[in-house]
Amino acid sequence: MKEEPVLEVENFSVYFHQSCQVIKAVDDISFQVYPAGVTALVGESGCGKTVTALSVLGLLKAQGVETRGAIRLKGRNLRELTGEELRRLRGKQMAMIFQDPQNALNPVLKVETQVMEAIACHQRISGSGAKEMALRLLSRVGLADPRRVLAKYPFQLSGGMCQRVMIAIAFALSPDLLIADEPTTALDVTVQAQILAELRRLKNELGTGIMLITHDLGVVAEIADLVCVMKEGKIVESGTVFDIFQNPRHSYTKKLLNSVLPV
Ligand SMILES: Nc1ncnc2c1ncn2[C@@H]1O[C@H](COP(=O)(O)OP(=O)(O)OP(=O)(O)O)[C@@H](O)[C@H]1O
Repeated sequence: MKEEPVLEVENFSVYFHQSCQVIKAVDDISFQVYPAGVTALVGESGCGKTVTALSVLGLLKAQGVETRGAIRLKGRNLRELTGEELRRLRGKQMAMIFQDPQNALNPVLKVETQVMEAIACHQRISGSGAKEMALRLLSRVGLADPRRVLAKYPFQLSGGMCQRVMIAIAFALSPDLLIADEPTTALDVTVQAQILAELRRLKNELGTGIMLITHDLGVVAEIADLVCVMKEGKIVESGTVFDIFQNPRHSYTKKLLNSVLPV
């Protein structure tokens, strides 16, 4: 029997109505993310990856925006929920990590305040209990001296350490879905590999499904199971990572692959 998807996006579109034109940012896309699986949305800048991610999170706010189709998280259509219901789901059932971890954290608050706030938002837990949990979360993402990290401001940490803190916050409540938007793009290559290994370990441990947004097919090969290739708002090709790399059918996919694979 086939496993139920954590996330199911079905015939989903986002159109921006402007005074003299309609921008079809996302145009009738469908894909699934499975528990402990990674589905990658790949494509060049402007193809609609971020608009899709923001729509899943219920954070797409713009004038003149029209959306169609369904986004289901564990069977619940997110498009039918109120803003308050969506807010409760974010952090608890779905979380996000971003490209630029140093800027995604609040620069004027110590790591301790930020991790504890994330815990307190969704869990009834006392001060000392929350601190214990914060220390556990930071060690779980491979930060060797969590007490020292908690006492720092983001600018006192490297990009890789900040991304580990973001991952600790994102996985704090074992979400069903993690949206990772270019999670390693801002990091150097050795740190990239460590962060991907950490994501792989955590999603396997906790059963979290990951929707990965990237333009980097190297990252896709490293961690994804399913791949959707996007161009101008549409999914032009999708399949397992093996199919897409071994037997690309669409000319755009071949072009993307040619740009990263040695000839
Ligand atoms: N608020 C908005 N109003 C009008 N058009 C928008 C808005 N937000 C995004 N777009 C357009 O939607 C399209 C998709 O943008 P999106 O940011 O999702 O691309 P992307 O694939 O994430 O690119 P990148 O990799 O550069 O982030 C682009 O043409 C963009 O200009």
